[in-house]
Amino acid sequence: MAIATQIPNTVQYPGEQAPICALETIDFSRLLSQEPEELEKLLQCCQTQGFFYFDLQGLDGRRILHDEQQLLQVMREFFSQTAETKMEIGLPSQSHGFEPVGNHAGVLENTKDGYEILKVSRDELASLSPSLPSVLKDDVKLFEGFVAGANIITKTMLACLSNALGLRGSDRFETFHRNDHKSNSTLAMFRYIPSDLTCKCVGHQKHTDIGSLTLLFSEQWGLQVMPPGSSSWEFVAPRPGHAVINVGDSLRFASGHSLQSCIHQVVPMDVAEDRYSIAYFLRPESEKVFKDSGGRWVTASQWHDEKYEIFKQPHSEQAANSILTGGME
Ligand SMILES: O=C(O)CCC(=O)C(=O)O
Ligand SMILES: [Fe+2]
Repeated sequence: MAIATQIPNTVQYPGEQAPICALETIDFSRLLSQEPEELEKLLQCCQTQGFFYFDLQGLDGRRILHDEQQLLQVMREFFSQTAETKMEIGLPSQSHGFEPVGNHAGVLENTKDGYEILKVSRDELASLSPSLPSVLKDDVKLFEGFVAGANIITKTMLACLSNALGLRGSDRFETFHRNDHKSNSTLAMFRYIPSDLTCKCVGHQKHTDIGSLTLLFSEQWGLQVMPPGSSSWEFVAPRPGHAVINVGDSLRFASGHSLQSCIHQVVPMDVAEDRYSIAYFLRPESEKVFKDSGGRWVTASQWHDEKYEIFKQPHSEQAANSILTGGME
């Protein structure tokens, strides 16, 4: 596959030249008109690497890039509050609320994660009186715009994948992502604290994503992928005007394991800087049933809840089953 010419092959990472991943680029405008060549390219990406750049520079994509900038400002303000104020929000569910640093395993053995996270559930936002922390009430239109935009993008992608695979009727991926059915879809806003690899709380542990598709924005380095079949890490270079999209476990399972859910993690790149990222996690209807990496029939919500339990375990416990990396290792 061709790599975008402006991205180099390696990047300076403390003490070494680390490889940069050659990811394909998919164009949102072309997907919107179901252009056959773009659909084929999308399918190829999802069946091989499970990760790709998503070009949002056309007119239809630029609005979410604009919202991303506004969201980053809101995030900076939000995360700069005292720990006590942020903790008051609580975590009513795994898809809604605030989580401090250190709730999950970290990127290295015997470490905890190095990020704090604010999540806004799509179902909560869709309800007529969303329960949002007061500091966010003023920005409800921004959250609505972003989540609606991310939903339109990821649902378009589902329709494109269904078309590319020739799926019909109830086999189509959209049929188990209906908007009026309960799901764990959520907007997740991350702040990684400044750290290096000697810190107790650092980065984001290796994993595959729980849900169907992840739409990820970050202007900063740190994200690494381990392409299927490989055993080494490659950096994903941030690219202006682009998001990164990846397939999650649920869509992989629902596709009969033909789509790939690539393993990834986040490492500290600039030890003096905090890092912001924004992810929209499109997840299936909670009652959707599929066969997981261990061959069990599970519901989407069961897989979601079990995976969150695994994220919290120490690395030694995580190794005992295939849940953390969805059977991709
Ligand atoms: O922060 C990032 O860039 C990636 C986060 C991530 O992989 C996740 O939350 O699933
Ligand atoms: Fe992830």
